[in-house]
Amino acid sequence: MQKLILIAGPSGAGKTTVSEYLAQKFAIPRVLTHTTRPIRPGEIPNKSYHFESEESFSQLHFFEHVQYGSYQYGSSQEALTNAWEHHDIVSLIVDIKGAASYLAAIREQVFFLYITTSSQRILAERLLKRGDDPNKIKERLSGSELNTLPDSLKGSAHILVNDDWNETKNELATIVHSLKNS
Ligand SMILES: Nc1ncnc2c1ncn2[C@@H]1O[C@H](COP(=O)(O)OP(=O)(O)OP(=O)(O)O)[C@@H](O)[C@H]1O
Ligand SMILES: Nc1nc2c(ncn2[C@@H]2O[C@H](COP(=O)(O)O)[C@@H](O)[C@H]2O)c(=O)[nH]1
Repeated sequence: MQKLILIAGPSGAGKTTVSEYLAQKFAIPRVLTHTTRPIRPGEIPNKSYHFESEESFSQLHFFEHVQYGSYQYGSSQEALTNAWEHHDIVSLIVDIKGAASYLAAIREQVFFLYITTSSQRILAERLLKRGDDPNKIKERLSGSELNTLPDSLKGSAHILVNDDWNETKNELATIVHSLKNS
């Protein structure tokens, strides 16, 4: 059965880092989503996201979409189906609302990987080091933007505490091995 590793978690927890590692080490590509937010230093159009204008975003058909501040994000069923034509296991980064939508629709195909750290201080330090604007960091690490795992999704999630990258790599190897053999 084709599988989707659905990755969610707070900003700075390492979702992008993990998805890039899955692609590079295990040939598990990430299904790209669309956003209207500005490109960050180091990001590459059509590799990090499909970057859209408000107008181009409004013309797309999404399986689910959300708004963060004044920016939109959305993912399509079509992109997932296309990715599954070439790879049995793929990954997708979404927020908690997006994760709930995918779990409701295709739960049996989803491995829900909730990535976090042992403290918010670690998140803030990583985002500062990444060069994020300190005011934006405050927004990202508060309220619904923090992407806390709600009780209703705790039973569906594999929680990965990404404090130590070597431990994370070992845990990912175990997860991928079990997905390939299930
Ligand atoms: N285990 C780790 N130890 C130290 N630094 C890490 C670790 N994992 C990721 N990082 C670093 O933390 C920063 C944030 O990681 P990343 O961009 O992957 O987070 P994210 O969850 O995708 O964040 P966002 O949702 O804001 O895009 C990056 O600079 C990354 O290199
Ligand atoms: N529900 C969805 N959430 C998405 C999608 N693409 C990204 N995201 C999530 O948005 C926030 C902010 O992302 P950032 O790149 O600006 O830091 C983060 O939680 C992502 O996981 C999507 O298509 N649908």
